[in-house]
Amino acid sequence: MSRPPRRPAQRRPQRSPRRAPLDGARLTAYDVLDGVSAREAYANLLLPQLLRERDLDPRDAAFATQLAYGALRAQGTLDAVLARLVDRPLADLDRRVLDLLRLGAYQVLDLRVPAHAAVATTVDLTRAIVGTGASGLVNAVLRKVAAGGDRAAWLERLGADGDRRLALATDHPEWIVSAWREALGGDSPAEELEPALLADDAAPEVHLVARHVDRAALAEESGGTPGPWSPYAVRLGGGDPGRLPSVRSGAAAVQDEGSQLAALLLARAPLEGPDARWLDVCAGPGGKAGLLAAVRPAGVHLTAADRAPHRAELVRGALSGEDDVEVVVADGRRPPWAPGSFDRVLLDAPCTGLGALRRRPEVRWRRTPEDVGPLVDLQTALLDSALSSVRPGGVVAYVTCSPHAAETVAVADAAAARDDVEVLPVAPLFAEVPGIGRGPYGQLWPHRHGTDAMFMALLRRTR
Ligand SMILES: C[S@@+](CC[C@H](N)C(=O)[O-])C[C@H]1O[C@@H](n2cnc3c(N)ncnc32)[C@H](O)[C@@H]1O
Repeated sequence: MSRPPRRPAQRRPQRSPRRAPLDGARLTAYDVLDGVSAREAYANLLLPQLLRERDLDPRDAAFATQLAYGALRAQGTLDAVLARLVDRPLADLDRRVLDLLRLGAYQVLDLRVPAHAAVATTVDLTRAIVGTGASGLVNAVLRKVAAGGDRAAWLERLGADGDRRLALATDHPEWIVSAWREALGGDSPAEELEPALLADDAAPEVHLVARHVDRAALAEESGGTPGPWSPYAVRLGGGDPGRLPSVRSGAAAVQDEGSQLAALLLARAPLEGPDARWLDVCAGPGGKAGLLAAVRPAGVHLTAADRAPHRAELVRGALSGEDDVEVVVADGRRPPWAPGSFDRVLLDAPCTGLGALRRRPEVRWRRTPEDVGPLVDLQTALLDSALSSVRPGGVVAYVTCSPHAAETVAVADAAAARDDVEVLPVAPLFAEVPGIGRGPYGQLWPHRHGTDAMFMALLRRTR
């Protein structure tokens, strides 16, 4: 008798043959949590790779995504609950057990998964991944989580108030809550902070940019709707943008509408005199450079630079097919070009990314307040150099995907204190975008604009 065909080798651990196979969605979500905690993987790269390899059906893929991203975002709240129920510091637990507890607790606290299913499936995973010994602990702790009710009930029990309550309710570390409060500023009602943080915790819509295709045609092709702010934006309700012919050909691309406005700020800035040489000094991977290339007037030469060779390579891809562009590997603080070489310069500076946390669920727990200082030093040096790279009368757009005051207003204010620099107000260039002004600068917000929290400043070199 011939043996039954072997199943293809799989990475997934095997349970006892008498048991039902492990739940593919939950195992995939666990593997994402494990990659993030064990290898500092990026969830937004690891999850799609696992979904491709494992060929989950669309429902399971959607559930795996919800579980992995949700549990990563909610880590602070989940750990606060678990810390009440485990008899030792969470840091002393086997890392895999802690990830499994987070996965189970997330289903109980935030999803409508019946408690018995959340507990039983997590115990099964624990037995397969860690061993029977650990499954007893996981069973006992998750039962207590379930007995305590949902997130709202647990927030009551944890008794937190002020920023701690907001942090637990919106899945942010407290230092980020403070940074957002400061950025929302005095002219915003205090009630705006919680909606802002909740919007930063929601999965973002996919936005497309119509670079070399008519926007209405792109909306029809994609089934999306025109974005409210950028004349090039289409907002998608769902579907895989990578399958769209316009995206495959490079005529359109995925790009947050806020990033589109940041590129348009440079293109719209009022300028007297020659206007033929544009520079994107931190261009990788090329999203804004791609839009600048598409919207520049005829005769404008675009230089796109990045310090990292592999990022510059991505820019080359984004600009393939464009005439009159040049991609260089260069450190913007010590550039190879002569001072005063450009008429317009975009500096989309490296930053904490606190305005784009929606896209990278684990990043909020990786970043620390200590990251800010070195980034501010880098941003300051890059902006100083960008201002030297424009001719007298030329303009620099300083942009970050963060609203943190230190890397936005403070960096722009310090540059504006130079006696050869003046600030150009941003809001008049975006009259159609309400609530964009942050003093003379611009600030987009997820809860106001449905975009990442991009900061924009426009500076002119006067002499
Ligand atoms: C926020 S990203 C730019 C995103 C890009 N503008 C876009 O829209 O796709 C910042 C980039 O700055 C680059 N970078 C960091 N330090 C740099 C430096 N000293 N000089 C030039 N580029 C730098 C990073 O490699 C990264 O690609």
